Amino acid sequence: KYHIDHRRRTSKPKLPPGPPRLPIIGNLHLLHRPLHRLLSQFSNKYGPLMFLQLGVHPAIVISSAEMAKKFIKNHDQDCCSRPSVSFLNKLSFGGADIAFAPYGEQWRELRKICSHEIFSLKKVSSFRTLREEEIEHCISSISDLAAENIPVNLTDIIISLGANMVTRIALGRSYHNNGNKMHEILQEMHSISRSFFVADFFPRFGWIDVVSGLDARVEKFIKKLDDIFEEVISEHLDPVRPKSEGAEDILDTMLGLLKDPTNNFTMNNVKGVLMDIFVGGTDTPSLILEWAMAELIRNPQIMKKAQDEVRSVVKSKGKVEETDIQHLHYFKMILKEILRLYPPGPLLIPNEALRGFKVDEYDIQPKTRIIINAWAIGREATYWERPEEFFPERFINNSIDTKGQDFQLIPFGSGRRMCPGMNMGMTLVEIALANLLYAFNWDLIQGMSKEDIDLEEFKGSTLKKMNPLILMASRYTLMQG
Ligand code: HEM
Repeated sequence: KYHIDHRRRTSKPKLPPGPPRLPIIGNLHLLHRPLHRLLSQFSNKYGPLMFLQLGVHPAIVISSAEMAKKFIKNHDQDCCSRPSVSFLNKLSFGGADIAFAPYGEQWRELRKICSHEIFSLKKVSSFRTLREEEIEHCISSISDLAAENIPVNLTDIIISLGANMVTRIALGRSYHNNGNKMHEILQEMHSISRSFFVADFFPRFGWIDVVSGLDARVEKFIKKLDDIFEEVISEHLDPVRPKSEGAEDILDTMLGLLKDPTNNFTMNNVKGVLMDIFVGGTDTPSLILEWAMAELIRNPQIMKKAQDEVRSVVKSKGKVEETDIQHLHYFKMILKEILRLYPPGPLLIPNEALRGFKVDEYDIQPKTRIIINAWAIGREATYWERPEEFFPERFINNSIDTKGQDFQLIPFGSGRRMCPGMNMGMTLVEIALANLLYAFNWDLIQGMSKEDIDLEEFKGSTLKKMNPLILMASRYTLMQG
């Protein structure tokens, strides 16, 4: 034992290559948004396993499928924790959630219960009627605009769909009835998470966050979030409240878990998981839908092929139903292609190494932050021919899937921390997109050409289109077809 300790103290770890570092700040000065693009450029120079020093924290960036596989297949257990980040600690009600909690017995138990009770296929299908209602609402708003020949702000419609849906499945009521409170909360959350917290990189200088007012802003935000959660929880606990018709909402399910003495579910878990569902589930489906419609309008022959497929399967039924989706093979390739080019979380949620280990000849030290660039991996020329091109046909006779087994396509991550909401999110995306394609013919606003539909990205941590997508819709009837 003495011998090992001695070696640890004296031998210098071999770090992966990375850009030159400055004293104290390391590489922080090099970073700017969008980070996934910047880190991808760096990794072209320094390789698919790259070292960065972020203030006091060592970090590595993984930018190839092969390297992601080495980590996740061989070392998932060594690096499946999450780093402690001051804002996220508060947002997760002290690590009582799934997404930001450190790895350990508590997290394992919570994830297991939630996978069974909240994210299961049974639960996802229990929300089918809610999805149908929300999509019908969308289709009828678009139909009204189409009838008047008014341009459709698809971005707005898609964002409301995502927000309504998540509020209804989580809380049993719709977004609009909730006075847009949750929308404001999420906007503020995104804005705070773009701030630079000195304490996270230089713990000794944490007082700067106090002086700058950032800490107070966070406290105010957390109080507001907690007040909303307290309000909806007490409404749900009210014995005279009529239960939601049909599917039991997620909050009711979690309050039920609180009563079960065989698990250690706490009220903070209820709030933490609610927060995860709002943060993880509100924007992600909308982002995918928006990019999909943007690419389809830029590629009319692909749009036509997809519409022909949907319409030939659904025929004159009037709307696409969830059971129809399994027959839409080309349509599914389109969605894979969108997830390859536009993973909503281009850098997966960072992990943290629980212990030291070796990959190739490099030492990964305990507490190293592990950043996987899913966006760069989806565009890696080794695996993807003409990677920048939107070409769904690449998935013909190709079994690559997004389920975390094929490391060249990991928009939902992989391994122990992989997204548990994949089915919940993609069921909505599929049924919404299929109905948009079935119900309308889509066109550019008069005077615009398809090149005017830009693919510019908003400089945030999620992959969001910078400019709204505004199109003309005309109602499709079978007579036309
Ligand atoms: C459909 C679009 C979605 C995408 C692309 C997506 C993507 C992701 C990604 C990349 C991660 C990190 C995985 C990793 O660290 O390896 C993640 C984690 C997570 N997602 Fe999703 N997500 C989606 C939808 C949802 C929905 C609808 C929910 C909830 C209803 C959700 C809840 C979560 C949670 C709780 C985690 C944390 C898992 C953990 O740390 O163990 N996601 N998601």
